[in-house]
Amino acid sequence: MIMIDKLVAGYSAEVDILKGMSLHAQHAEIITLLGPNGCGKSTLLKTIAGFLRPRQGSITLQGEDISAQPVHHKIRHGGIGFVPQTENVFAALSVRENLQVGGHYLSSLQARQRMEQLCEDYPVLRRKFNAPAASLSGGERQILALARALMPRPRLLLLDEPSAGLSPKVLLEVFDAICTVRDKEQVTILMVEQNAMEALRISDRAYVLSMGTVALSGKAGELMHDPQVRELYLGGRAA
Ligand SMILES: Nc1ncnc2c1ncn2[C@@H]1O[C@H](COP(=O)(O)OP(=O)(O)OP(=O)(O)O)[C@@H](O)[C@H]1O
Repeated sequence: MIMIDKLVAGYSAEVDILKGMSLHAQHAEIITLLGPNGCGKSTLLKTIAGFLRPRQGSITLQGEDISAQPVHHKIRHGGIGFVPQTENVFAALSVRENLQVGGHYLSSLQARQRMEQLCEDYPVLRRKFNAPAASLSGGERQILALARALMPRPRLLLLDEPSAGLSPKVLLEVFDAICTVRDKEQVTILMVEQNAMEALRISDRAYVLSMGTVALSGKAGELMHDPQVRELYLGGRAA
């Protein structure tokens, strides 16, 4: 579905943050990206989304090389949705208006139908439809951010720490919503997470990144029980 091959990218010409990173994801898989602070997880998502242009390597989505496409092209034509870690909703706009922004490229009929469907799947959106996003709880905001990104029906959804700042209970609700997204939309999800154990529980596979490359990869269930992974990246906690 998506194939990332020996990707090299960075913010300045002198420094590579991604140093030949390779990974892949299949249709409707949930993949978690783990690793220590600063290893390049968010940079990888930003490069896939098109905010950074790879210096070397390639990003192929369903057989098409999308490495050089800019962000707006990837959202409008490329089937990529991106939910950044912060400022992922427009606080001053209502839930309805946030969804309309997400559906900017749709016809007004398509946008109305899509909003109706998403309100069906995520009832909180209907309950708060005319409320400003600023008035939503942290979990509700994350669900709105997900729904906004889903408006144009992406094939690949990039989520940067969807559980950041959420209580353990709300985190589980957001992870439930992510599973619903995968099941209903049949979208592939690449997710950066600090809550490693909880993220692995809903993931099919995971990659552990280190200093701009892939250090380890495998099925989520296996990585969850790998003593080295638990010690290095999961704080040695029991699964
Ligand atoms: N806009 C930027 N300009 C310059 N350097 C940046 C920028 N954003 C990130 N970096 C640098 O790139 C490196 C990787 O950052 P990145 O945010 O990808 O790490 P991360 O693995 O997502 O970390 P964290 O878990 O702390 O969010 C870091 O050294 C960081 O300082």
